[in-house]
Amino acid sequence: MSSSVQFIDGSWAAGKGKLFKSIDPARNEVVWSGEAADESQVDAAVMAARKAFPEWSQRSFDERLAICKRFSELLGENKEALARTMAEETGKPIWETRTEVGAMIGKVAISEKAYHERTGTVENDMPGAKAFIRHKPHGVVAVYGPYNFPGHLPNGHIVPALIAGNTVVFKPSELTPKVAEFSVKLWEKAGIPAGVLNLVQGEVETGKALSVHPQIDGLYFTGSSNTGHLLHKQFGGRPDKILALEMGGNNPLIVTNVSDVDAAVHNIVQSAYITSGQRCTCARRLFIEAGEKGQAVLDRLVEVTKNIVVDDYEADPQPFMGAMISAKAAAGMADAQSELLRLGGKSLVKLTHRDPQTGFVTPGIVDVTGVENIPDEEYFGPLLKVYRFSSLDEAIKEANNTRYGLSAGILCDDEATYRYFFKHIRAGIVNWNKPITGASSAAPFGGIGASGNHRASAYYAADYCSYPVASVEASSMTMPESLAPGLKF
Ligand SMILES: NC(=O)C1=CN([C@@H]2O[C@H](COP(=O)(O)OP(=O)(O)OC[C@H]3O[C@@H](n4cnc5c(N)ncnc54)[C@H](O)[C@@H]3O)[C@@H](O)[C@H]2O)C=CC1
Ligand SMILES: O=C(O)CCC(=O)N[C@@H](CCC(=O)O)C(=O)O
Repeated sequence: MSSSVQFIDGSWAAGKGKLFKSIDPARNEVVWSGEAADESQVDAAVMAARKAFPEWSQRSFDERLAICKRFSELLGENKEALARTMAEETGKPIWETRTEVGAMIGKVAISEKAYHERTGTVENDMPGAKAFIRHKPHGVVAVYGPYNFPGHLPNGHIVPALIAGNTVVFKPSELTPKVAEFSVKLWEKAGIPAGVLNLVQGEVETGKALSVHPQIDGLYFTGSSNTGHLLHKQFGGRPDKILALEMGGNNPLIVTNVSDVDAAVHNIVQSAYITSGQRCTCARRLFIEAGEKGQAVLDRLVEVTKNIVVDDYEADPQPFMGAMISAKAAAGMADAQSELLRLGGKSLVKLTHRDPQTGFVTPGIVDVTGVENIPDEEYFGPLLKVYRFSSLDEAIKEANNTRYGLSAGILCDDEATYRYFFKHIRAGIVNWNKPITGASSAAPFGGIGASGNHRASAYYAADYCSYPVASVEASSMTMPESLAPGLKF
């Protein structure tokens, strides 16, 4: 029997498209299956959102916020069950998925603050009138989520969009439909009115049907750079629609002149291997100074990396890394490593795909110093490339030698070195002596180059969820003291 996995106009319905499944990548078990939304259902979802928009956008801010707050409370009440669902669908350890639910809970209060600060009402006096800046929602927006944070990242678009008065059609990653269904059921419980939030599940065909729908006013996307670029082309010549793209990175981390080697190595590990390297902010390129000091950091990194525990999401004690999202993604990382070695890289720690049926890989390090033609690609997993450098300028030049520009960092004792780095590095997130992952929801989150389209998310998501309206208002009209030339009254 088909299960009801699409949420359209306040009702659950079975998909009319092709069957797809979600597989637990740690245990190779099917954890969810359902039929995709076909074109007619995507259309029904968009039209339901269109129909719901006038009433939802006319509600007071407080009424909309109350539903979001109730959703946040329900997340708290269902924290363990949701964290477990995230773990089984993504392979991430439970300790980590608990933090993801925590970030979802925190999103509502942050979005409330951001709404007022970024898009609140401003009133200025002017002679005989008042000038106002206010904001209005765009209308119907499509939200696309990635698999690595199946709850938190779509939530980072959905909550600010709803708070601002938009209605939403949510297309989650086809690799994490169960988390999406769980989250939307909590919204339903929180009292979201019919049509205000719709869920269309499915693979690429469903995504395409939604992105080309003429009745969407905007699209908020978090996912791969390839898909983001396709969408950008598709939206070319459509200035009437708002497109926010959060994409990947090939992020650099520089290490120079550090006295606390263990602290530096800890920062590197947190930057490169958290979430099994499946964060868009993960360090992909590590620049370490040539010579003894750099060698000490590298030796310790190799030692610590070899001891990183990779295990099942429920293992006790908990591992640092769980399985990657799929056996296919894990095999892709092993292929990426082979390619780097073929080009001339030297393996310092071998990334190993332990079992072709699961997503478990151990973290790897390849020294690519002096190797030509390293692809400027985001390898979305726990594989770190090392470059040895002899001057900071050389390291910064190579760090900037990427089409991406999401996150970047430097580990160094000296503040002047950091200031110099900050001035010359090109990225949307630039950190000093801290991991380059774990970006705050209370700050803008986005990159330049191929990492985004200048529509930062997180705290600045409010900006793309509404448009500004400038008004000059006077309660009565008077004739001016002097008339413009050529006017006779
Ligand atoms: N900058 C950021 O904020 C973040 C970026 N990412 C990036 O996301 C990627 C991993 O996520 P994935 O799920 O693999 O991304 P993806 O691009 O494969 O998929 C994202 C969504 O787009 C849909 N989609 C795919 N092709 C489409 C098309 N032609 N038309 C319309 N929709 C389409 C998918 O079904 C899915 O819902 C990584 O590259 C990572 O760097 C992940 C998290 C955060
Ligand atoms: O969106 C937010 O609220 C903050 C940004 C965030 O959570 N970033 C995470 C996830 C990055 C990714 O999506 O892969 C991070 O920087 O670790």
